[in-house]
Amino acid sequence: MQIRSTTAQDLDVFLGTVHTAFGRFPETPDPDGGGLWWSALEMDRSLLAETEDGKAVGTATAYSFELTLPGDVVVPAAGITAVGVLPTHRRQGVLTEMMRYQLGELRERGEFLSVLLSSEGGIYGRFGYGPATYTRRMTVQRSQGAFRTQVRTGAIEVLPRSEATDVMEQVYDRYRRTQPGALGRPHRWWALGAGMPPMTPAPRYVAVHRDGDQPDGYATYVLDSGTLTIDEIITTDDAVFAALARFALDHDLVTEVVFKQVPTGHPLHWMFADFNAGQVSGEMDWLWMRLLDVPRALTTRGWLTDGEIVLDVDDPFLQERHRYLLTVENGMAECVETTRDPDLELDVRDLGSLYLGGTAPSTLVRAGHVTAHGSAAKADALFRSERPPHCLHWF
Ligand SMILES: CC(=O)SCCNC(=O)CCNC(=O)[C@H](O)C(C)(C)COP(=O)(O)OP(=O)(O)OC[C@H]1O[C@@H](n2cnc3c(N)ncnc32)[C@H](O)[C@@H]1OP(=O)(O)O
Repeated sequence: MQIRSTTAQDLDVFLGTVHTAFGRFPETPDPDGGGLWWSALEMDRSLLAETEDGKAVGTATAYSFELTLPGDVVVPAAGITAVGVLPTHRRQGVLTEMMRYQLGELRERGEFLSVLLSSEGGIYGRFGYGPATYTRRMTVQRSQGAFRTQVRTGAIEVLPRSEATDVMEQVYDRYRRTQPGALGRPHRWWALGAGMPPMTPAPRYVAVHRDGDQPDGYATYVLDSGTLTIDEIITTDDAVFAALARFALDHDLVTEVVFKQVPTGHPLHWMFADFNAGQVSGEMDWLWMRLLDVPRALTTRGWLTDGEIVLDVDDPFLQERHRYLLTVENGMAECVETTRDPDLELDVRDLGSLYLGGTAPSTLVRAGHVTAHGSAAKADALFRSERPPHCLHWF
């Protein structure tokens, strides 16, 4: 078996192989915004695994994304997807070889972070990826949806999805630059209707909130049999979030509102007069992180608290182990190799989970994955981000 990079000429073989591996997904982007990942494929960043006689049996690709780190730092990140192996060739190490090839290639390109959405939670930890952003659903019965929060509403206009793309792109771009864990949605993805919810073809509406002429938030939603389901509310302003949530909850002919993607710790829960009005379900991982260059990753993100910590980082898949002294002063970090005793010993997959600040080191210590020498409280304070990381991009 051999792994090789592809060119534009391999597109048909690539798509044929990936369709057979997944056994689902429609062929074309949905004009209502459903969107498909391969409508935006970068064929020079894709891989094929082939048998000795040249039959393609595996695929993987990477998108060139921008990712926001704590401290409003926007960096390039490789978005890994379309990872598939034909059902006839599974559990023979094809994925393992593709992952080895891909991580090597990303490093050769000078990339230091890669991210993915995992189809199943058991696949990617062994390759050094850890879940780093999380999301959950919140369901509110309209009869219980009174707010304690005072709502200051600007003007809200409802547009069909097809007429709202420019406004959404503008609002989303402002939002994602200050939201740790958010990915940029490149312009051509908007043009293709790719990368954002929904995955179903039901008609979508967009409620656009404006302060004067300036759009400062939107909610995309679908109404079906008394349930108003919100795919995403995008804004940088919590007051605008409250206004758009209120707009949904004040809808006639609606008995319940489902907020499909609410980050952990989001103030929505606290906006209701009755804390139990927001019923939470479906808590799950979203973005998985892989650090390809630990010192560069650690010195690039922003830090809220000064301090120093020694991390002993094991990378079993790439057979590397390094001990780093991380020193943070005025929000900037330095990271150098050290022989000092470690404060934390951890696998690179767990460092991926801590990296955006969505999981406290002490949680992984308590789960038995990370070893702390002394209290993990210092590490908790250090890794914290200004708000929980969240990602809404689908790829
Ligand atoms: C980012 C994304 O694109 S997510 C999409 C992933 N793709 C899919 O879900 C499509 C359907 N599934 C597939 O195509 C394949 O089953 C893949 C890609 C998940 C795995 O490919 P394979 O070539 O079978 O994996 P490979 O043989 O290298 O397995 C490596 C190890 O991972 C384990 N593994 C593989 N798939 C899974 C899984 N779904 N769940 C748990 N463990 C798994 C194997 O058991 C093996 O473990 P071992 O090293 O202890 O023996």
